[in-house]
Amino acid sequence: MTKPTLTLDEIRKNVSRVDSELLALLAERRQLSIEVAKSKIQTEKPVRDPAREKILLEKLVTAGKKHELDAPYIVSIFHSIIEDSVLIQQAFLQKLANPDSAQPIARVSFLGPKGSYSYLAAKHFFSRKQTTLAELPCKSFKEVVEIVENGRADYGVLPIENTSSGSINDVYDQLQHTRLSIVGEITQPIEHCILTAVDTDLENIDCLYSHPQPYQQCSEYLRSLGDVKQEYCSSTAEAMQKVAEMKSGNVAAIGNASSGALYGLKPLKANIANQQENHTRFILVARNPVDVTDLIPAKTTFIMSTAQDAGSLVECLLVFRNHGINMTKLESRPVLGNPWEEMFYVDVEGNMSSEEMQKVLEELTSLTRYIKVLGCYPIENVSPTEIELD
Ligand SMILES: O=C(O)C(=O)C[C@]1(C(=O)O)C=C[C@@H](O)C=C1
Repeated sequence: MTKPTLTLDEIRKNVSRVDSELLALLAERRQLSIEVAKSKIQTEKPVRDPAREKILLEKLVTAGKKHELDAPYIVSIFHSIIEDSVLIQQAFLQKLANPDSAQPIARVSFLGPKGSYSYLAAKHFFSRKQTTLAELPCKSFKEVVEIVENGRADYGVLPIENTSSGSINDVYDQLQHTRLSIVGEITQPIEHCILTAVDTDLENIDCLYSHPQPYQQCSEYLRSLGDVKQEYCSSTAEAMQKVAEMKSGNVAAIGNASSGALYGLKPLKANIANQQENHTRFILVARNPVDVTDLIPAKTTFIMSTAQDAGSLVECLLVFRNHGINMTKLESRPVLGNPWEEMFYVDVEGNMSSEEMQKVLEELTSLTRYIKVLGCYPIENVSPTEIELD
């Protein structure tokens, strides 16, 4: 057997040295991304340049081979690095475009308590924005909205749709009646686990605590557990808090493992969602709308109600098609107090300040009974540029 020339401690010191060199290089690359963004303001070039990304990835894969680093490894690392570069540039450009909303501290309301998925989404959203969060956990989506409306919070974070359980109706209904604008979105991976306060076995669990959404999203696994009681809580974090207080081997919470750690809970079973790819899209609301620089992709959300005549919704949707605007979401919700009347929520890829979108709004105004722009905000989803690997 070959004996290492260094002790484990010495080898680990070397590993740590290489890691800190990697960190310094990542920080240097981030700084270069900001320089790129500055140059793009001058040249008016869009942040995203897929042709450049393709060349860069192909060169890195070839160079990686010389170091015996395999292509999928290189590609996955550089997809993350490029995603970071794009999001850092977007954050930088948005700060310049909206100097009034660039505060060092942001008071953010979310469905609490601390550790909820909304809390994780808030942290994730502000992570690249050089903003410290003043956390304002709330008891309901209504309260999240209200405290932004009355000025006690600068932003509210609200889950809007999940890849397994679909739209979050309560949030859509809040949006119908608020004067707030949507100023951002973030997609958060949802990784549900069964979490307990003490070491125990799954067979001992006779009562679960969680928010209604995770029960829906994990329904198949939960059915396999048989006769286990399900208690409803206002959030996954409240469920975790309760289970932590009970310190019993017979109860468990469903929620995220890193949030569970905040409450001293340990995962007993991971990956329990019906779909492996379980993501929730969150929106950020604020009292004032934001401007989105045309160097980055933007999304606009409308609400509208149409006349109740045959084909009136189709007429509206044709407006988007005729202007080459891609619709990414269409949702309908009943109008409270007006039975059988529907309010349509439409997300499209497009910047409200563009001439095309202004024409769209004008045409829709003439076709609808009511229309309001809920917000225009940057798309933060950076789809990876794929290259052919041989
Ligand atoms: O070179 C650019 O134009 C950049 O914006 C930098 C960068 C990168 O990080 O390498 C990021 C985004 C672009 O799509 C291409 C490359």
